Amino acid sequence: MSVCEFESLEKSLEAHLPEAELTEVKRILFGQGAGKLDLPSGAVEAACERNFELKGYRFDAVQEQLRPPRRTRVGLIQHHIVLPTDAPVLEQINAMHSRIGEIIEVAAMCGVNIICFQETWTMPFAFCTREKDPWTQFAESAEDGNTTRFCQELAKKHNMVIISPILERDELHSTLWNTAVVISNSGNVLGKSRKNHIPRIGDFNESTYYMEGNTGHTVFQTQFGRIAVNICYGRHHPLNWFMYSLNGAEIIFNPSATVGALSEPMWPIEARNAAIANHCFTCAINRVGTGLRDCASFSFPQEHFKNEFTSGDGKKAHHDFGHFYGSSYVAAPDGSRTPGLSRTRDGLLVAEMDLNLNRQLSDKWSFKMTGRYAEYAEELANAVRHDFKPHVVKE
Ligand SMILES: NC(=O)NCCC(=O)O
Repeated sequence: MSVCEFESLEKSLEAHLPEAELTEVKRILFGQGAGKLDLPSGAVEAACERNFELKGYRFDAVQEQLRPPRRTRVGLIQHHIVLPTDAPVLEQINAMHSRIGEIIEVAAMCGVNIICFQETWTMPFAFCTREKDPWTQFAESAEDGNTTRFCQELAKKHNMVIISPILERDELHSTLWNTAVVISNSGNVLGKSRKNHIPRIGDFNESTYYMEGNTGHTVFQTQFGRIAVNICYGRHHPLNWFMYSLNGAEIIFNPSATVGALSEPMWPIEARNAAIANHCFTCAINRVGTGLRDCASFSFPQEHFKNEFTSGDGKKAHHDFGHFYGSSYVAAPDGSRTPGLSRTRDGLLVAEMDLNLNRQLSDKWSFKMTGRYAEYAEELANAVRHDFKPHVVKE
């Protein structure tokens, strides 16, 4: 079986484990928090017609005496590119808009309040090529670009907060960024969060295109909760999650683009651990698609690039990035998580969460009280100095 034929860990367990064992395995693997959320039959039918997976889960909290529940519904969308990578740029962007438009309609039927798309969702993940043209032509203004205007209409129409991660062009400063635009359910642009850790690994040659973001660890107050966006590679940095949490984030989204050979064993752990460590919800979203030749039977165009590129590892030049394995999921502060979406199909994951769970877990485990932040701050301030000497005692 090739990497792109294996649909999901969960499906495989369900197919092969006896019922009683499956329950135990799921309890240990996923925790007990995420129950099934019933979704309207119209939404289920539409998802089927439009050829994407639709899954619903809910995270409940204990009913408190002094606070009513604070339930909110988030939607995570993972998808393929729609046209081949050599189609005209505007056609590729417009095709992606149409695809998202039809998925978001279903999200609206499911009562989603906040939706997040995958990293640089309007384009192929072409940074592997190191070619500037035509890829930089996909860059748009975060404030009033084509894609932001498209999302503003959707946000108003569906009364939904939209997180739209794009390749941003800042005309004023002649710079490009990897940016998540946060659009309020009023349709106004609430702000933006720029990717603040740029990978230096494998074919992720993003440093050729843009720099580390300069928007700090902004948290956005929305009608449905305080949210933050930690884009892709930032998920490997526990302090990055922590800073968003210090600023009060209740849900941290992690729109990503990552491939199986590199990160798949880390994927289920990192965002989940961040939810536990920071007493908040986290939402990890990864694209699907591949340029691998043995997966060519897929019905969607794949992330295949006309010009060959090398990975700087002495191996043969190639035309593809590898397999983007989807598997988007939501994790809760009690360590539980939803199963992942498929590794191969477009999908919408809907998760209802009671945000009261964050404070309940904080009161239970007290990580924010037991963390020795003043000491860490002092030691860190020391450790980043050029004359720092590690404190190691030797015999
Ligand atoms: N998009 C991106 O930053 N990918 C880097 C690889 C990874 O973090 O898994």
